[in-house]
Amino acid sequence: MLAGERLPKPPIWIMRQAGRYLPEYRELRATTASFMEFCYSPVKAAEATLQPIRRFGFDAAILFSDILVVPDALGQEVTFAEGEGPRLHPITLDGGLSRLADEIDLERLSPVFEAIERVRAGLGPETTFLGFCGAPWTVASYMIAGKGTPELAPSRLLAYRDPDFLVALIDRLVEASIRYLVRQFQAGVDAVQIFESFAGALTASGFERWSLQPIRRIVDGVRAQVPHARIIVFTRAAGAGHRLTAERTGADAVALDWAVNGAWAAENVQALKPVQGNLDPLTVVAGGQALEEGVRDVLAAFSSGPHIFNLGHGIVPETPVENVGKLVKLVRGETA
Ligand SMILES: Cc1c2[nH]c(c1CCC(=O)O)Cc1[nH]c(c(CCC(=O)O)c1C)Cc1[nH]c(c(CCC(=O)O)c1C)Cc1[nH]c(c(C)c1CCC(=O)O)C2
Repeated sequence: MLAGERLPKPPIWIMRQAGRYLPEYRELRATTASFMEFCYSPVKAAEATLQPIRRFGFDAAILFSDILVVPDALGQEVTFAEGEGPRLHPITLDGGLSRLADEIDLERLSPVFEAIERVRAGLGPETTFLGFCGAPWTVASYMIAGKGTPELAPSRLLAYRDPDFLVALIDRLVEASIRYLVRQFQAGVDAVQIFESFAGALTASGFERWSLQPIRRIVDGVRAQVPHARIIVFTRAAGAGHRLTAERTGADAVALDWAVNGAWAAENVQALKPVQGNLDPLTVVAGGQALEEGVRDVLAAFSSGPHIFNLGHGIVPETPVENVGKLVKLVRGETA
């Protein structure tokens, strides 16, 4: 599929498919107090990766981990406050970049690679195995603000006030991401997705400089070592920028958020690269007619070219599990 052919039924997987909407995940998660510790537990991370495959038979498994293991392995410790999301000591304080290691500590991430090996061993050949990392702008935004912020004011301001600092931080993240993704391929993933969750916060020129160019460098850097590496790029909320993602990043496929107009995307993105997406995750919470219509519209919009079915962003924890089963059946044309 990532080679660009159209399949009779689109393959389907779901962003955040391993997560809190699944009772078996919540049960497993409850055995470890800290989220980062859970990410660094190979047996548990591998099990969380496989749970949604067993239950729904998705066409792809995505490694259970988090984009913030990269700052953690660069020496900026990451913790998760219960119900509040990630917390980091902002990188702009106390010594700035000198607090970061020059190179990512892949040794610290060895539990992640062990989880990959375990998943690989437990996954049938019919299921594609995806690794991932965050794109530099998104990861840098957490490193700068120290937490999630509504409009990314801290990193956007830094880009204006001290662009040299941001250049240096993004350079560090480009190199770290290349090494991290190459190691994921060596451990056994078939393809990777780069998550630029905060593409939508950038101006047009900011998008070029802080998102498209660093992603391009990662794609080229990974392919220099893994020539056939398949890479999906998700520049969330990029609007018309999705076309640039297809043109400029070197991605094999472009993931679309739910706000993208399907007809526009078919003509401007899918004509260039296979697309992935873009059902509104809340249709799966609502179920019923909203889900049926949503699936029908997404299938119709992308019926004339290569398409991987997915949501337009991660599945939300409140999603009824049975609606996910219905979604899979609807996409596969089985009676729900
Ligand atoms: C921005 C971002 C993060 N992490 C990620 C992104 C990019 C994708 C996106 O935009 O959603 C990526 C991610 N995070 C997680 C995965 C696992 C694989 C999958 O199933 O997709 C992936 C691919 C697990 C997770 N990562 C997190 C959870 C929930 C915590 C838990 O289960 O205890 C999971 C399952 C925690 C996390 N991790 C992050 C935040 C902001 C949070 C807190 C949000 C919340 O609590 O709902 C950072």
